[in-house]
Amino acid sequence: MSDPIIDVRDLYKEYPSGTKAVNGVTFSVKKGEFFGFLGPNGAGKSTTMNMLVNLVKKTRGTITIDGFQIDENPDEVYKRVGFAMQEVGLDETATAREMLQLHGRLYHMPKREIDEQIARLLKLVELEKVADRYTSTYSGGMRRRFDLALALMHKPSVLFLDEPTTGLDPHARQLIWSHLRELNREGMTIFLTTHFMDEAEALCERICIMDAGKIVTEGTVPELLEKHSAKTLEQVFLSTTGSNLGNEEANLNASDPYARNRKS
Ligand SMILES: Nc1ncnc2c1ncn2[C@@H]1O[C@H](COP(=O)(O)OP(=O)(O)OP(=O)(O)O)[C@@H](O)[C@H]1O
Repeated sequence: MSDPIIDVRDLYKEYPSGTKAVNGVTFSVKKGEFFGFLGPNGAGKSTTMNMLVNLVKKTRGTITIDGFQIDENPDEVYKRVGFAMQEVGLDETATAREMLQLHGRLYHMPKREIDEQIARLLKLVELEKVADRYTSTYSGGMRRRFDLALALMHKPSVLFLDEPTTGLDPHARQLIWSHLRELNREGMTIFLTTHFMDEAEALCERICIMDAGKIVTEGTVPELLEKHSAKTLEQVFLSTTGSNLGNEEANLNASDPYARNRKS
């Protein structure tokens, strides 16, 4: 593959609970590509993504972002990646502008650049009028747009998004889609997980499907339809995944020592 910006080789994650969430995953993403990462609940998508941005420590394998290995040059990787993940808590007692300023300072951006970038991002995600309100007062759609602005603050070259439109109404979803298309047109590599097949089809140039910690298929939508003799992406998804159904609860119990007691 020419110019991979994300290169993942033989990646594994076993949580201390014993759950083997990722079991030998290898893939690459090209510079400027809009890449979709699909899979059923518990497939290991978030775990993989969290390892790619160093929020979760890998058990083994190699992760290279823009030529830098995550173990050897974590700071170079941090500079290049922006992410909006599930369950990343917002500070409820700060305004959007304050949080963007803090993020810029953490990345050692000069004050002038911080101010310019904040103005640009607030316009992009259409939050200019509410920038000085506490983010705790935001609706779900405003919050997702703010998450996106925060992820973009330090001008990353790769953007990781974990289910960015879950829980949004169709207007808010369209708004996020158009922002993402715009960013991708400007050259940003986007790595996205979603449970919406229409979203994957509408946005992603290439799609990788994961099931039970492994990659089960990958390709462009037309390639996937042909490879799996399917008419829709949903058919491809249903025919390639589901091997782990029923194991989710067992894994949850393994990772939550109280679950067993609650049940008994
Ligand atoms: N912190 C953790 N400790 C222990 N097990 C975990 C932890 N996080 C996730 N798991 C388990 O790892 C497996 C993969 O979970 P992960 O969240 O990566 O899947 P996913 O594909 O992102 O699912 P979803 O689509 O529901 O978000 C699941 O069995 C899950 O219960």
